[in-house]
Amino acid sequence: MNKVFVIIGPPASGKTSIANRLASYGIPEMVSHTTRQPREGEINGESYYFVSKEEFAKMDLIERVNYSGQYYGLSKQEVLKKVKEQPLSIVVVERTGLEQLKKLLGERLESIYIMIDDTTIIDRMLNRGQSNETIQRRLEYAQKNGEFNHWQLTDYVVKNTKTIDSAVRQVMAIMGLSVPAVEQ
Ligand SMILES: Nc1ncnc2c1ncn2[C@@H]1O[C@H](COP(=O)(O)OP(=O)(O)OP(=O)(O)O)[C@@H](O)[C@H]1O
Ligand SMILES: Nc1nc2c(ncn2[C@@H]2O[C@H](COP(=O)(O)O)[C@@H](O)[C@H]2O)c(=O)[nH]1
Repeated sequence: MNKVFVIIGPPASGKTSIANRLASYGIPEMVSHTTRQPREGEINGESYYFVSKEEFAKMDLIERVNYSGQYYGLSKQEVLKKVKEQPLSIVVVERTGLEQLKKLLGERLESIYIMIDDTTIIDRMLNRGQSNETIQRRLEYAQKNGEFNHWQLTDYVVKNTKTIDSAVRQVMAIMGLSVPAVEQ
């Protein structure tokens, strides 16, 4: 049975970094649509499909969410194609996305929460070049929406408080994949 792993967690917990590293090991990620502006280094069609609010409203999506003022959603085509063609794929979403995908995919779906502490989140958002105002808005949204408790909803929890290598190794072990040797 082809499997899908959902990666979920608070802002700047490392979901994208982990997904990118997995992609470099050949594990494909479902690409979703968003109305937010690309961050530095993000590529249309790889990180997201970046679309206008008008385009987003017309899309055939299996789930859609307004997250902190921007829209996000996965197309039916993207989900069905990955599930059909890929023995293992990953997808990064927030809570409602996890719930919708669970309904749609049932036993095919497993979920991993990326855990991080408040101080490290702030450091990483600052390193990502985000303004104090954006950081405050994102943290308030995460707090209000219970994102620091969503580990209760997932099958597994991985702490990303050490190196990204360490987090990726834990995720790969959960997926039952052989973990690449650490480079000396
Ligand atoms: N283990 C780590 N050690 C040091 N820096 C890290 C680690 N994991 C991620 N980062 C850095 O932290 C920042 C946030 O990571 P990332 O963008 O992957 O988080 P995210 O969970 O996808 O965030 P968001 O949901 O807000 O988009 C990035 O600058 C990334 O390079
Ligand atoms: N339900 C969905 N959530 C999504 C989707 N794509 C991303 N996300 C989540 O949104 C927030 C914000 O993401 P960011 O890249 O702007 O920081 C984060 O929690 C993502 O996991 C989606 O298609 N559906």
